[in-house]
Amino acid sequence: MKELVIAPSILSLDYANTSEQLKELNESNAKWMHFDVMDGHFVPNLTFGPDILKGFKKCSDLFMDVHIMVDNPEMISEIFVKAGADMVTFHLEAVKDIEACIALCRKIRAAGVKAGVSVKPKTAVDALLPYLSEMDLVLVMSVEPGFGGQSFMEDMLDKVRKLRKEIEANNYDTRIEIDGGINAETGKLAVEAGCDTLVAGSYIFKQNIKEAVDSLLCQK
Ligand SMILES: O=C(CO)[C@@H](O)[C@H](O)COP(=O)(O)O
Repeated sequence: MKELVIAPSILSLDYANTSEQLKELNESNAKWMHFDVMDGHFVPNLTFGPDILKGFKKCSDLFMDVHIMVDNPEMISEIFVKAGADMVTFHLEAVKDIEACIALCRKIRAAGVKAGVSVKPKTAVDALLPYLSEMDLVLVMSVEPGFGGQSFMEDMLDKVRKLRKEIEANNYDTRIEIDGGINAETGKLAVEAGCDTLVAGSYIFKQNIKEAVDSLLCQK
């Protein structure tokens, strides 16, 4: 399994104290920053545009893990590729079919950016299994996407186990990320099930950021 990576979700950052929180984040052992893009249609919330990503990139060297929760991922992925995303993860539910999903992964990769595919809690991962070599990451949502601070859905770990089995059997390079309700306890369960990338929002930004990140990193 790959090295465990923690991706703090800046959806939960305290925007009244942005520079202090960013400084703490940069000094922590987190290697990625999880940047949630929401369009008010695919999910019932609105968040950040490309200029905000450009701003964060000026204040941090963290790997920019951009998760687009939008209806038109073909168009929006291009905008975030241009804005400097290191990874763009879009939703399987937002593309027409698996062929369109693979085509978009190829387009993102051709631009020199890593490509991820995410599934909502009610979507199975089975359709992705034959195509995992086309993806740098699969993101299993362990809450309904849209808001931070929800409770972890433990039954999502079956999807993680299925993905891990397929990745190991074929020696794929694909990461498994989980997002929603992650804390020290649920993070441990997720790593045991086969995740190598943990997104956490409220758990990290509601306490000392470095200590919270370190507590997630000792899950092995
Ligand atoms: O994408 C989302 C929510 O849709 C997440 O990235 C949240 O930001 C995670 O927040 P917590 O559940 O960790 O508070």
